[in-house]
Amino acid sequence: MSAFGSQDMSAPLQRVLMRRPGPSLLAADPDQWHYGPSFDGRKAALEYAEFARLVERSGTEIIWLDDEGDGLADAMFTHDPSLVCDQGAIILRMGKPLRANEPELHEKAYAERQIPILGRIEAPGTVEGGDCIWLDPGTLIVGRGVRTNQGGIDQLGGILAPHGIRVLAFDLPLWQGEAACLHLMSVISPLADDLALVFAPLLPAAFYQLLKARGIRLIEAPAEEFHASNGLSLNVLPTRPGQVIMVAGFPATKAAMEAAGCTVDTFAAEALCIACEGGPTCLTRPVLRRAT
Ligand SMILES: NC(=O)NCCC[C@H](N)C(=O)O
Repeated sequence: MSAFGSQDMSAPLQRVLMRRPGPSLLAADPDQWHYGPSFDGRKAALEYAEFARLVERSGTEIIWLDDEGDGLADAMFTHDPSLVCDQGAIILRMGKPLRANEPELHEKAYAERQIPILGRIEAPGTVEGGDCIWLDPGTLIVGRGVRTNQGGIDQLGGILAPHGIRVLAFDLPLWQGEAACLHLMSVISPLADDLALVFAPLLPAAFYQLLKARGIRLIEAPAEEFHASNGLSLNVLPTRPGQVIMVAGFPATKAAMEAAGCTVDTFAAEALCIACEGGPTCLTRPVLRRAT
C-alpha cells in the first residue's frame, strides 16, 4: 500500500510512522541527550507500549521503524525527521546534531512503501517537523528557532511553492536555552480545524494574532501544569478532530479540553515524555491524515 497525504493537523490519523524505544534508548546517557531526572529507559519502554496501544486502538495503521541499537535514542520522536504532504515526503535536516542520522531512516521507510520523496533539506539548512504546522492545506506555518533556521525555511518554501503551498515563518523564543527542546509544537497543539490548545505566553505574537483572525478557538493551557510538565502537558495528539491522547497527570489541562468538547485518553509518561522532552505528537509522524 502506498497511501499517504497529510496537510491537516487533526483529520483522522490513518497511517503513522513510529519507532519503539529499544537498545538505543536503554543505553542513552541522559546528560548527553539532555534527558531529565525522571529518565529511566526500561520504564520509558513500558510507557511507550501503552501509548502504542492507544494509537492502535484508534484504528491507525502503524509503520514500524526498528531500534536495533543504532544509538539514535531520540529516533522514537518520529515527528521530527520528515514531513509528509499530499505529493510525497520531505526529508528534513535536524537542528540537533545528535539526531543527524535519523532522516535517512525515514527515507528508507518511505522508499520501501513507494511513497515518493518530494524534496530534502540540505546543509546548512535545518528544519524539524515539530516546528511545522498546517494552518490549512495551502499554508504551512514554521517556527524559526534553535532547531529550524532561515536557510531550511527558504528551502522548504521552494519545495512546496510549486504545489501551491505557502510557508509562513514566525520566530520562537529561546526559553530554556539552546540545549533544550522547544519546537513550535511545544507551544500549540491543534485539536480540530477550529480548536487548539496553546501556551500563549510563549507563542509568537503574530502567529497568535493570525490564529485569532482565523477564528480558531484557543484553549489556554493551565500554566502551572505546563511548567510542572516541562511543557509536555500541552503536547496532545489528535487521532481525529476532538479525540486526543495526552500525557497523564495534568487534570486541569484535560478538563479544559473536555470542556471544549474533546474526548481525552491519557497514558503515564514520566520517564518517556517528561524526561525525554517529547510528547505524543512528537512520537508520531503522520503519513496519512484524511477523512474517510
Ligand atoms: N516534536 C517534538 O517536540 N519532538 C520532541 C523531540 C525531543 C528530543 N529529545 C529532542 O530534543 O529532539
